[in-house]
Amino acid sequence: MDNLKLDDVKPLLQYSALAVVGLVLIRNAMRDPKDKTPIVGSSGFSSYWGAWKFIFDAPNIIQEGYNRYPEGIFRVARFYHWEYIVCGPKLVKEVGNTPENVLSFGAGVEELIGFQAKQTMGRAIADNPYHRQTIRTSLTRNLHTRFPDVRDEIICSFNDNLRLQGSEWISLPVLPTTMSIVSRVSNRLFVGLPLCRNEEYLANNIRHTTDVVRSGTIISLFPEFLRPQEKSNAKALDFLGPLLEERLAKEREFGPDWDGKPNDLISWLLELAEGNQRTPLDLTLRILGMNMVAIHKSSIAFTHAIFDLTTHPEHLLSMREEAERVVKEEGWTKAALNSMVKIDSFLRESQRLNPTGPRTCPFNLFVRRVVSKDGFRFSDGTVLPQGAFLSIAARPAHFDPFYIANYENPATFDGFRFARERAEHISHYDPNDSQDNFKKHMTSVGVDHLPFGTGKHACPGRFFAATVLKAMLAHLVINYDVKAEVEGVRPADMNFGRVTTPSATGRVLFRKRQ
Ligand code: HEM
Repeated sequence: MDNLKLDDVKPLLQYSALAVVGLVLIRNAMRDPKDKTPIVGSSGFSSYWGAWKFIFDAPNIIQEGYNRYPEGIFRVARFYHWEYIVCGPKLVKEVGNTPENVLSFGAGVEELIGFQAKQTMGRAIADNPYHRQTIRTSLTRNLHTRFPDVRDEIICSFNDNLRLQGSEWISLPVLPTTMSIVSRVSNRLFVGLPLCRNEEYLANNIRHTTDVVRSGTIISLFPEFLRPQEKSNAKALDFLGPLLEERLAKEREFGPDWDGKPNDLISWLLELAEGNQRTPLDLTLRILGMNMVAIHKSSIAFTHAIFDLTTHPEHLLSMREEAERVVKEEGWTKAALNSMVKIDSFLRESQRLNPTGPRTCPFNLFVRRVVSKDGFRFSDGTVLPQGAFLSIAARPAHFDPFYIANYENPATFDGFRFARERAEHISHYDPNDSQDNFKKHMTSVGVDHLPFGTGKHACPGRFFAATVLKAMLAHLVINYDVKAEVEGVRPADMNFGRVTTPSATGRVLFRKRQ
């Protein structure tokens, strides 16, 4: 019995001893007297305290640094390294435009949030993420053709999730409801009917995503050698395996262009997959990966939009009027969404004030790791050594009246500010100038608007996300009334380290439109 107890605690003692040695070594390595980059928060030994504070107060710490160095670089202590925060349009552009072999997006994401791609998805998939190409190519190209399915799934999933009767108001938690709808709509394009409506399959995708986000955040508190291994989610194979077997068999029997081949993610993947990639397991992990990048942030963005709508309800009737008019004139098409300028503006403004990307997104943070052996030199002379982590102060930039010179009252939610700017632009539009395009659509990226990142890694899924979110918002305002549980009160965001999400339990009231 005594022996058993000793055996029980042995691994814990070994881990603790290793942790202490690791922390001492890492701390020593962190003391680099040559590094003159200013520190915000605590330094020296008390930087442990700074790293701890960062977990609960990152937005304020970054804002403080931004106020002091609005066009420079500062660093904050994390438990095992410094993180360099880049501010100002000039330097942000340099980060966005620098190639992967110098400032690596992949290495930054993998390490900083503890998302060990090789453990979660398998090394083969992390090394050759060809499935991501399908976002830029097939998925985006097929948005027009597949729009009727997007629309159909939006109608059905709103009905099934809201379950409204008569004129009754019901209170629903927004984030889980939104996640369920976005997940169904995305999977209608990924795997089609009936699997996209299978609740267990969808719940498994969502669970996988939230587990990875949660564990990624917690895992990053441990030094690398103590991090628990993420297990691949084998359950997804139970759902997808038979469907994938069937599709592979059809290709073997009738060739790649068989009659009746569905126009979905599975076909788009099979167009690119080679050798071992043409197995149910490999394909399943890629579909799971697509679910992770597609669902989480779109759901967060829509949740913020609903909270903004219920906090600023004066926007509802104008958007309803616009959506009804456009649908009457053009029908429910992808092209008709282009005419919904108020809805586009509202979503862009909601993202401006609640950027889910750069400081908050689970896998697609605007983070980089310096991988070139010579380090990276910014134009202001700051040199970051190989191995350094950096990210962008996006949220402060979105609020800065000097950075974004033409924002009036940048801290105020003004849902139609971009619709007004678009009308202004049209009134001065020069049809002979090919450069004279309006650059503030929901999907437009730039150093002044960072929710989808900017530069080489700007989000390739943003056209899909915008199509789904605009169609969902138009459907919501046409068919439902919505209001805050307590008038004027927006459920508070949650902060944990670099992850900020809208309240997971925040509710609003819905009823059928009266
Ligand atoms: C509102 C929803 C979304 C937001 C706010 C968002 C935001 C972002 C951001 C900030 C980045 C990183 C940019 C950088 O570091 O420079 C990113 C990258 C990425 N996003 Fe999104 N995203 C959204 C939806 C989607 C969807 C629906 C998909 C897939 C269908 C997707 C796929 C990706 C991929 C694959 C990358 C990595 C790009 C690369 O490796 O170069 N995203 N996203």
